[in-house]
Amino acid sequence: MYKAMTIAGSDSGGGAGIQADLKTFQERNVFGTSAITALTAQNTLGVQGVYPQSLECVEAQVDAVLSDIGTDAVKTGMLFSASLIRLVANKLDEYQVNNLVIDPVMIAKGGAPLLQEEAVVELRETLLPLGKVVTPNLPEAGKILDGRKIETIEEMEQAAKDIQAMGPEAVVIKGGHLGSEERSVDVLYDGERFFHYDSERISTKHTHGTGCTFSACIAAELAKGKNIPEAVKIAKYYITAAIRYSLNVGNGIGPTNHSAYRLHSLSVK
Ligand SMILES: Nc1ncnc2c1ncn2[C@@H]1O[C@H](COP(=O)(O)OP(=O)(O)O)[C@@H](O)[C@H]1O
Ligand SMILES: Cc1ncc(COP(=O)(O)OP(=O)(O)O)c(N)n1
Repeated sequence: MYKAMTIAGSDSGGGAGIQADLKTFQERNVFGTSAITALTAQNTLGVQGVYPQSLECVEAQVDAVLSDIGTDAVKTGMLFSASLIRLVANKLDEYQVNNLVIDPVMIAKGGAPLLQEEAVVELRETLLPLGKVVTPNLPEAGKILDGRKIETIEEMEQAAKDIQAMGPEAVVIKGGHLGSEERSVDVLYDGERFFHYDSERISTKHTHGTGCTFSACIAAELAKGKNIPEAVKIAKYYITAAIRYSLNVGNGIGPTNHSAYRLHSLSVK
């Protein structure tokens, strides 16, 4: 059984964070483990509270998992502070994790900050160079690039290239926040080539946890031995199905449907 670990925040509402990651790992047939960096009191209406865990607590979780079970890939999500980022980077280095997917989570859809402003420098300088794949959305890529505006596919390509130059092997800029009414395009740069992953833009408000689910799927596929362009291709199909059949639970922005790909017998074309 291949294994994947998520180091991220808990979403009590079940649509994003650790919960989305573990559901995705299960659906992609890898054994999922976790280390929780912060608890959030969260639902479809937004984030009501953020409770970061101590360095000691996060370190103990990572050590417990990696010293015994091990892993074929790690995905990081909400890391909240510069000190947690430093700790996680040290641990990934200590356990020589190769397949690291970094989702540089900064702000929840409702606007709640999930990363302290001053931690962006630590993210850029300490964590990004360790990544196999980094998956920023447009605002996150803009922040990593010191406030740059990214509004076109050409600007996404340049941003992917500039972030890749900071050290990770590859960068996928996610296009969920792009202005287009019709298509949702993600751009991968692997240091040599650009790949575009294009899907229809699904008209739904229930998109809570899209970024977490997408990056967790990439980690699961890398764990199984897929190369980066293949892993991103599968993740794009998986998230598109999850959004197409997203769930109207709660009174706000509902979660994606992690079982959609399997329940509707979809496959990668
Ligand atoms: N309405 C939509 N229709 C189809 N795909 C979407 C839609 N919204 C987001 N996506 C896809 O979901 C994935 C996550 O993107 P995005 O929503 O930008 O991330 P985040 O949740 O980090 O903001 C990407 O593959 C993106 O193209
Ligand atoms: C605990 C936690 N982690 C990450 C997020 C952000 O998830 P994302 O997939 O970007 O989804 P939205 O918040 O944009 O819906 C989160 N909300 N909570």
